[in-house]
Amino acid sequence: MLFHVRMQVTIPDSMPTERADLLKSNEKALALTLQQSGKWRHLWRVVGQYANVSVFDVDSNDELHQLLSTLPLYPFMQIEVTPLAQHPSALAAN
Ligand SMILES: O=C(O)CC1=CCC(=O)O1
Repeated sequence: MLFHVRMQVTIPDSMPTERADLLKSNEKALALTLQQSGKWRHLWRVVGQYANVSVFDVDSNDELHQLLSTLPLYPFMQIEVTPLAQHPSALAAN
């Protein structure tokens, strides 16, 4: 199952830099692992925003929720999820 996911990150100004840097570095490590596993298919920066758009390939809504909610930056993200289906005019099945 494919899902388009938009994550908007808001780290409070009050958070110490070292804590923010650790969260970002842990987030990156997990994101790399999930990309290597094939579950996090695409990861794009939204130009001009501290936000990304991603495509996840997971087995269920529950798996996506579990995965997103364990991201280190999860408490500081606003997440919008859109389930995807094949488009009949798409050149190739994804
Ligand atoms: O910077 C972001 O958009 C949040 C994020 C998701 C994966 C990652 O490494 O950073």
